[in-house]
Amino acid sequence: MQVLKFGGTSVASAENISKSCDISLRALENGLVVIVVSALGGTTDALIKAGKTAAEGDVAYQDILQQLEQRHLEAAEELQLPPAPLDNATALITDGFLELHRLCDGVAALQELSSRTLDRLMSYGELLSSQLVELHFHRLQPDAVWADARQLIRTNSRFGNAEVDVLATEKLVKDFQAQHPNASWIVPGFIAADAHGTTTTLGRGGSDYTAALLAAALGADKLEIWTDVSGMMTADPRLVRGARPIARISYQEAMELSHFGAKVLYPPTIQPVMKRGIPLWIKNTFAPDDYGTLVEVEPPRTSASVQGISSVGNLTLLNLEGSGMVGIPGFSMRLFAALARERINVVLITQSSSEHSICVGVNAADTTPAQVAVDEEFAVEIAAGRIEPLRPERGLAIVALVGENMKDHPGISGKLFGALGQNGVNIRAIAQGASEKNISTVIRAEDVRKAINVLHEAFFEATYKQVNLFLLGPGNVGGKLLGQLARQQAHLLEHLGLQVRVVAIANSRHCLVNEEGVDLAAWPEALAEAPPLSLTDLTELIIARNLRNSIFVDVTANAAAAACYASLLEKSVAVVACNKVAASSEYTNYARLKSLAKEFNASFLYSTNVGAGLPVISTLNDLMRSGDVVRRMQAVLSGTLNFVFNNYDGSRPFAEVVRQAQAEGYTEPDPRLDLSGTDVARKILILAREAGQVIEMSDIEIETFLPPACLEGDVEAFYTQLAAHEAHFRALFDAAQATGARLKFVARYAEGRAAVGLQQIPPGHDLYDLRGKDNVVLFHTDRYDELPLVVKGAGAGAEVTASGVFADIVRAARL
Ligand SMILES: NC(=O)C1=CN([C@@H]2O[C@H](COP(=O)(O)OP(=O)(O)OC[C@H]3O[C@@H](n4cnc5c(N)ncnc54)[C@H](OP(=O)(O)O)[C@@H]3O)[C@@H](O)[C@H]2O)C=CC1
Ligand SMILES: N[C@@H](CC=O)C(=O)O
Repeated sequence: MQVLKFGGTSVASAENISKSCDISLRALENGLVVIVVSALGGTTDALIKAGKTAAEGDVAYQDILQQLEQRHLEAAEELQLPPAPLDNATALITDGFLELHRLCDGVAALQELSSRTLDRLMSYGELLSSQLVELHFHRLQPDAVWADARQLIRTNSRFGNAEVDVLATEKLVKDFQAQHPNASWIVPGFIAADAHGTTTTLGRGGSDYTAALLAAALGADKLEIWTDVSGMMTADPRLVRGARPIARISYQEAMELSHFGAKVLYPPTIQPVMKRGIPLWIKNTFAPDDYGTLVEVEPPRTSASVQGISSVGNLTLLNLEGSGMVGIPGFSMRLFAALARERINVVLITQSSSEHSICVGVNAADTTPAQVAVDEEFAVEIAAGRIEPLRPERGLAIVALVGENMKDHPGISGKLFGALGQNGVNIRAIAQGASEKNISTVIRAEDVRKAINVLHEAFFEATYKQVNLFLLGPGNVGGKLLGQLARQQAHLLEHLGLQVRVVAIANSRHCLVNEEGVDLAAWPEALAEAPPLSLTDLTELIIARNLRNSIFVDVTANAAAAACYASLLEKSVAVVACNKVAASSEYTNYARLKSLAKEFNASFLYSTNVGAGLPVISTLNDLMRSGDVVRRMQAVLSGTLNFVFNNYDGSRPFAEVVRQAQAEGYTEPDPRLDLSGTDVARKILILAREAGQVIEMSDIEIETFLPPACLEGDVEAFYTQLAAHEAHFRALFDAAQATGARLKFVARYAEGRAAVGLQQIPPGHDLYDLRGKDNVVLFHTDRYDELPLVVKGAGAGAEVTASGVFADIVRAARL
């Protein structure tokens, strides 16, 4: 004998009923079948609604019932039952709905809906669906019989969620089998009856349980649960795109997963078949050839330590706390007894070894009764101040890792906490039994999607990690960065296991958002069409989307953008900036951002702030981390100024050479920052700070070579003044040339002091041979004493800067 159970979607329409019957027919090749049927999808909810509406005295229940009747009649007609069975079907549906109308009329008259009446109301869903299936299946298999579950499954009289009398049920089932030894059966799921024959129900999802009880009583060869997914999944596929079916799993694991939210199986289903060692299959009615999931005693062991991740929402934590509890036996017993008296189910328990508090998780709906019951139980202790009144914390959820292989496998919890911590998911409570089959974490409900995805990546998708970028400033550098990201996507996936998604691109006028990833081949057009979004709103959007591995990439030169970093880092959103404003702001702000990054496990990276794509900051960081001490630094840090003084020889106006530097993308968006020496001052400030110095911008001595008039007015006025002071620049050049020297704008740092200014560099000097837009930094340290450590190369330009930002993104992603 085999038991096949078809869920609500599998019988939701005539077409689906046909599919389910075809599957059952095929199963007949291996022996007789028992077909257990749920109500047509959505029917139970509609019946409950009809009952509640009637109880409120609202006649709208009549419409609800009418629509349901229509749906059942249509299904019967679409099944193309021949006239006689169609007549039977019509009669049984019409009779059924007459009875339902009478029941609801009674409820409306009394304005009261008891659990007992509700059970009776709900039972019509399965009674009607199973009889429809029977009429159809009977044509294919004339020996099949319809069996009323109320004569097979015996329960107590706890209406709404009755407890099964297993021994009585087994006897009833065997008696029925003895009466129909050669027949297949069609049985309504979910419903049963008490010893008086009154209809009871087995709880939502109870049809699975019906099937399991029948399978156990019959000693069936197997139980198949036919649903609309291809088995138990590694995670909820509505939350995790990469979720995949689990091929084979133990009863224990399946039980843990179904308890913690894997909706595909009603948790009590497993116990009866587990006791008898009956294999349980979960199969897809709409893809019957898919393997599905086989739940069995001992599935073959794989190397995977975690089988699945599940979650259950609507949780409240109740924290019973107080010094009066320490070392005194009986507090836990009283807490649980108080909850049990109110029939409140405890979903999770944790207690720290200090015994100062006990924390239990309950369904959100039980919060108030639980609070009242516990506060009453401990009223004396609360009044005496020995324990605190119960503090419920709402809006929580459980995310659990499940797998028998976790046992004795070190590192699983570490990986779990690391992955969640790096994504700013705060764990409010933890529970792990000594069986090590389940590690449960309690987190905020709004973090569930992110947490499950992060954990799924960590435990199941060794192949890649998804990274979500929010890019501000697709200008000169930002535009090149987007091009590089587009070209390198396949490389990143293949070689670094990173799936980089650009979720948002924003400039000062528009903000383009696409959680699935902006199309990087067509972003300029799409951005131009996108609505505006303020920086505050963008920050809020990033925080609200709460996507895993989020990185804010600031490619502007904007101070307001830099002001957003703190609130992002506090939410564990990494920040990658080529904007130099933050790292060169007041020391306290610089230090705060670095400490927030550490505290919230999120990178704050700005390597392009000095030397563009050159490894200047990273080299300095490595020296410092390995304990070296920086004594002096000497550097040419402005690509723009190096380019300008390398190309200016008096044959073209100075202003024209500066314009060329701007056109080639070496200058700041405002070139006056370069020419005034401010940009170089910011860079040596950042280097001094990275070298461990507490130093402010006002401490940097800036010897400007610009006549003061050049810095008055706007950028165009600046160019006009550069042209007007051509003779000044020519004189600077001539003076250097007269001694065979070259002009370099040099940054110097020694013993805590820094200065920047124009110098004549003689041939043979370390800074003399510097071409184009090159930068050079000479680090004189304890270890690099005789000769400095030198970093040299192109220090400006959109493409190289973008590649430096890219490298920071990869660093942040791989944290
Ligand atoms: N060029 C180089 O060699 C190097 C540059 N950098 C740094 O790179 C950064 C960008 O330089 P670059 O690409 O040349 O500058 P661009 O002027 O070309 O681009 C700046 C971008 O920022 C956007 N933006 C400006 N203000 C805002 C705002 N308030 N809100 C949203 N977006 C804004 C601009 O949008 P919109 O068009 O709407 O104004 C534009 O998209 C600078 O901080 C610079 O210091 C660092 C190292 C080297
Ligand atoms: N404007 C800067 C660009 C890099 O920071 C420069 O010219 O060096």
